[in-house]
Amino acid sequence: MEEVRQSSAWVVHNSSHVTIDSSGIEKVVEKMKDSIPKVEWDYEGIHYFDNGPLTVQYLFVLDALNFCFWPDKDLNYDHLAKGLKDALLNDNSAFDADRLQKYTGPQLRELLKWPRPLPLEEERVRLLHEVGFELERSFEGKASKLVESCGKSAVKLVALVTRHFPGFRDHSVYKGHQVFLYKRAQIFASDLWGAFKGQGYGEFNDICSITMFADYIVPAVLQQLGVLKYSSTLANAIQASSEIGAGTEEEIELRACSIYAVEKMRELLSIKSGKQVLSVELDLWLWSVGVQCPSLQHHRTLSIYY
Ligand SMILES: Nc1nc2c(c(CN[C@H]3C=C[C@H](O)[C@@H]3O)cn2[C@@H]2O[C@H](COP(=O)(O)O)[C@@H](O)[C@H]2O)c(=O)[nH]1
Repeated sequence: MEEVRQSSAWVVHNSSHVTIDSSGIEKVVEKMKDSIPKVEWDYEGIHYFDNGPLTVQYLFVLDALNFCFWPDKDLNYDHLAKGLKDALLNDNSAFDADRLQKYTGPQLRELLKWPRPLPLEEERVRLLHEVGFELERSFEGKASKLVESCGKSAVKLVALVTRHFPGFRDHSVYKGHQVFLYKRAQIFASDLWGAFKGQGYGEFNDICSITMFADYIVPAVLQQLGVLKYSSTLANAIQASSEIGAGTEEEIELRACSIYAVEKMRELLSIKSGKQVLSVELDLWLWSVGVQCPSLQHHRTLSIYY
């Protein structure tokens, strides 16, 4: 994920609204270095898992829809993961490529047992259709074929997913530079790695290449830990729950600075603890801290990418 690392670093060095406090990083790392909190994947028990190709299909559909829950204050990621799991347990052909191409908004809502329209529902349906269509056209309808063709490389998987599925091309143009963030494509690789415990469909020789997943929870946790500092205008906008436009400098800086800060935390932690620490492991820990803190104020951007 060199393009994610490099383009995020460029944003950090040209940033106007968000800065990284290296003394904040040092303090967090100092506290964590002797016992890096290990968070088990699916500690909540909400994901479908059968150790086979249907799990891969489930995770791909999950990550195709894994964005923007906040506009409905009662909806969160767990509803999506659990809703899709129950749908599959009820009907194991629910995510076949031909079926994915036919869902309507009300049918998706019904599948997830959600009583009202989902945020960005039309986009969610469009993305489901895109996944079904391209899986059918290029991968015999199976996300497992997509994964098998990557030769145990997470980097190749992210490249292949972003090449074939435009909805996963999470990038932006910042001060004239193209910035790659690839949150959902990377989280798909990480979900496979976590679910299959680094074996079978989850075996990647380069899982260390994956960066953190720039969503709306982890930046807020990093700010609370004193790792990220916001300009007063940005801090006020977040505090007031004002919407921050997709593609604005503020939004890209929040996400890119988070990626860079977690890379710096990982480097320092690896040195201080004498063990290789993965960005994925740090992400899972930071995210679990965030979702357990209901008062956390996060930025609000309408986006299909996270
Ligand atoms: N950085 C990062 N962001 C993550 C996840 C996950 C789920 N990972 C699961 C996979 C295995 C584990 O067991 C985890 O349970 C979701 N998100 C993002 O959070 C937001 C949802 O927030 P709320 O509206 O409060 O539910 C939304 O942008 C969503 O895309 C993660 O791991 N890291």
